[in-house]
Amino acid sequence: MKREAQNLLQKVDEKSEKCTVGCPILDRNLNGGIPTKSITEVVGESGSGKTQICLQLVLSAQLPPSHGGLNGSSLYIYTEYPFPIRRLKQLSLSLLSSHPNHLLSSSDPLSRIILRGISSAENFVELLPDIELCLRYWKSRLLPIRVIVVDSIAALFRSEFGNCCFDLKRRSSLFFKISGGLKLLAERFGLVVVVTNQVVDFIEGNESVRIGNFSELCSSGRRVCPALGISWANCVNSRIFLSKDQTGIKITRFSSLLFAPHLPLSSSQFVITEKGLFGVENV
Ligand SMILES: Nc1ncnc2c1ncn2[C@@H]1O[C@H](COP(=O)(O)OP(=O)(O)OP(=O)(O)O)[C@@H](O)[C@H]1O
Repeated sequence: MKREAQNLLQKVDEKSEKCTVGCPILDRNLNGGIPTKSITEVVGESGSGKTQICLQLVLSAQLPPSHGGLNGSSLYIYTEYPFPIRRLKQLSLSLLSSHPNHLLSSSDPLSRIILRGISSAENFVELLPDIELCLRYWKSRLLPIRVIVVDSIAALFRSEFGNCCFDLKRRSSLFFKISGGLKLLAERFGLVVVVTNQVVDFIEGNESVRIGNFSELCSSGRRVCPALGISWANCVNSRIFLSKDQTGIKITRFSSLLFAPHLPLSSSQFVITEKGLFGVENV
């Protein structure tokens, strides 16, 4: 019975459209890439590579489906300033050189990425109707928007919410408005939606925050857990954890799929270079 259910999920997954993250090894952990019509969270400590993976995704989305892309433009919502525009330009040059014949010729990949900064969770909720209009009417060189990135969701909830009952309720209500709005758009427009999240130190005895198959999460020698707690965890469909460990100047990085409705847990080592973020085989 369990096997039949698993087979069914696998069949549903095989049919769903995916977008490459620009690396075959990381795509393999995701069974082909990040799925459309759902919310995928990328969580990790500062400097773990969350923004790099998002930048690479919005560039790879412009590739044709034959090369793992969605032939799509993207909307990149950033909440921490300044936006890393120089790094995006550097990665776009790398994409142009690795796929000279697979992108729309004579046009800049950056022209197919809409950047929008926001400063509060309320601001984001107010923006949702405008995002829907943008998805309906914005076309750049005939590429519709197929990816929305929110980098980072945690930054919107960092300071102004306390631990009193009123604030916790307001926070959960905003989580559901944001994730509900994004899920609706993801379904309606066949979008990949990726949100980034930060980690906080794990507090002993706080076992209820554990979600997913890993018994514990570690990064830079610390035991950590995703920020925003269990109510936010229930708002996302899949969660990818990025971790790092530094010995001298050597940084070892891992990407782990913590949970997804259709996939088993998996892990890969990766590196970040000038050219982008790439998985490393058999280390
Ligand atoms: N051109 C480059 N060459 C090599 N490594 C780079 C380059 N640009 C960025 N990196 C690496 O990527 C890391 C930053 O990754 P990223 O900005 O994705 O972190 P993040 O997880 O989004 O952090 P934060 O939560 O602080 O935003 C840097 O610490 C650096 O190690």
